[in-house]
Amino acid sequence: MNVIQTKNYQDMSEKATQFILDKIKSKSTFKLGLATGGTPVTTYQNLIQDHQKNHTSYQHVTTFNLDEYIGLSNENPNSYHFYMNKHLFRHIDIPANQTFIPNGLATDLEKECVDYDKLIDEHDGIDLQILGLGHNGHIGFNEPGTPFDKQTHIVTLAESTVEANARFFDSIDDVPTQAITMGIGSIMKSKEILLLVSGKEKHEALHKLLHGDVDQQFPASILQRHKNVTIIADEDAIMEKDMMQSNSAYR
Ligand SMILES: O=P(O)(O)OC[C@H]1O[C@](O)(CO)[C@@H](O)[C@@H]1O
Repeated sequence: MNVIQTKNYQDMSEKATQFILDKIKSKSTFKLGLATGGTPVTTYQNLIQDHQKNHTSYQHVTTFNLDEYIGLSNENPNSYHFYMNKHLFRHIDIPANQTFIPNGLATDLEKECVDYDKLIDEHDGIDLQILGLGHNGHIGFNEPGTPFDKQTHIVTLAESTVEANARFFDSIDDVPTQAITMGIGSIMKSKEILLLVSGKEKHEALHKLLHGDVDQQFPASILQRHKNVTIIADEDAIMEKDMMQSNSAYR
C-alpha cells in the first residue's frame, strides 16, 4: 500500500483531488467509485472548483456509489442520492444516466443488489474506487464480521455506525438501521483503490489497517491484499509509530 501523509484535512483533500483528476484525465472512458460521509466533502468541492476553473469534463466518466440507506427517498437530505447531487453531480457536466447509486427504495431489494453488481460488471468494473474508513474498520457499509467475498448486499448497521452518522440527522432515531452496500468482494474487484483518512478519531483504525492482521472483524484490513491501494491520510490520522514502522512513501 502506498501511504501519503498530509499536513491536515485540507491538504489531504487537495492531494486526493489531484490524484483523482490525474486518473480521470488519463483514460477516454473512466469508471469512478464514489464514497459519501464527511471525509470526501472537500475533495468533491475541489473537483467542482477545478471543473469551473479548468473545465475538466466528466462526460466520459461513469460513477458507482458504494452505498445507500434503505427507506430514504432521493429527496431526503440524508440520502446518499441527495448528498451526491448536492456535493458533486449537479455542479459538474456528468450525464445523469452515467451516475449510479443503489436504490434503497427498490421493492425487491435483493434483486437490486444482484442488479447493481451486474451493472458494474457490464461496465467492465471500476477503475478507481474512493473509500472512507469507519471507526470500526468498515468500508462502504460493510460492518465487522462481513465475509470478505460478499458482493452487494443488505446490511444492518452496527450501533457505532448509527451513532457516528447521527451527526447528519436531527435525531439518532432518524438514522436508518439498514442500507445497501457494495460488498467487500465487489470493492476488491476495483482496479485501484484510494482510501482517505482524516482526524485523530480515525488513527486507531488506520493503525490497525496498516499493521494488524487481515481479519473479517476489521473489514478494511482486506485492503492489505489488494494490489493497488493508495492511502492519503492526514497527520492526525497517522500515528507517529505508523510513520516509523511503515515502509510506505510519506510525502
Ligand atoms: O467519512 P466519515 O463520515 O468519517 O465516514 C466514514 C465512512 O463511513 C460511512 O459514512 C458509512 O458509515 C462511509 O460512507 C464512509 O466512507
